[in-house]
Amino acid sequence: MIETQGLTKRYGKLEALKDLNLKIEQGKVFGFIGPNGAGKSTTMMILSTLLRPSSGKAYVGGFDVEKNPREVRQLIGYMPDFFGVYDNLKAIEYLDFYCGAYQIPERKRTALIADLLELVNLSGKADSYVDSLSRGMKQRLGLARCLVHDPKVLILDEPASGLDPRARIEMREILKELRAMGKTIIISSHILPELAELCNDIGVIEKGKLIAYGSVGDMTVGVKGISIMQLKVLDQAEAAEKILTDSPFVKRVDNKNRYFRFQFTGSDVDKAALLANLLSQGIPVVSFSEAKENLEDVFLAITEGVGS
Ligand SMILES: Nc1ncnc2c1ncn2[C@@H]1O[C@H](COP(=O)(O)OP(=O)(O)OP(=O)(O)O)[C@@H](O)[C@H]1O
Repeated sequence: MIETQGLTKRYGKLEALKDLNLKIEQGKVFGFIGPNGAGKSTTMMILSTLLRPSSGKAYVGGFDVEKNPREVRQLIGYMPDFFGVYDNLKAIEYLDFYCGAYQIPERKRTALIADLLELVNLSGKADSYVDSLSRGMKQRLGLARCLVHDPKVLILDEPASGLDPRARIEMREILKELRAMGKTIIISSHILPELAELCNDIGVIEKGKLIAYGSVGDMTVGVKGISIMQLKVLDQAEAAEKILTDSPFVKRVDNKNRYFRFQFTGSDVDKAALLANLLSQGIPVVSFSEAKENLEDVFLAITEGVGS
């Protein structure tokens, strides 16, 4: 449904996107992860026909974004990372404005707008002024706005940015509904663990280059032979931390109140040796086990040494 081939974008001397090759099949959710300035918005704007690539190709639904922008726009709903909401418009009027932009016949609009408001949990706010809505509500209204023409593909640039945890969960639940409706979704985020639940595949981009790409499962298994371990001790946390940081196989020790989480690069034999070392030095170990990696671990492991 979405494909890029050698996609490259230069802003003057800066290569914001370098030879990006992506393939996202119909009905799949693709998570685009990367630090600020990595090239996520640039990619999404090219796919949305708002920016021309310097070289390479991008296709949506088989249409070339440069040669057939009209067809592409019919297929996509694009939610930018920042968008304005007009003052002095009620939520319902705001959506009606976008229905007009997409030439939705007037007789269909009332039912459509009611459905969209329900989908994004804003039915009770239909007559509220847009600028009076909370940030989370505005984001959800922004999502409703890009659904007016029932696009098959959603391109969502950090739809959860700036939202509090509750608002993020609400946004995620709505995205799950859209996924269940069979939409193909490309979504960028800094909120890494939340993408794991939502996405089939993820791509990690840094400085314009795709540095990892595949299913969440594949990545967590294969990342540089790293596993994520957790250790809980009864006390002597400081001594335990020293043993961990002295080990050549241990990286990125995170210590929260006698509970450690760390990357481990050694084999099972090395793991057993580390546990034996902890015990032999009298550390009261409550538990020592492999943790289920989350996307954040994967992201940190993959981008190790790549970033600035
Ligand atoms: N119009 C522009 N002119 C010059 N440089 C630009 C322009 N737009 C983006 N850039 C640069 O291109 C690079 C990629 O930017 P982009 O916005 O695609 O990153 P991003 O991954 O979306 O970051 P963020 O998470 O901060 O939105 C950055 O170095 C950025 O400063």
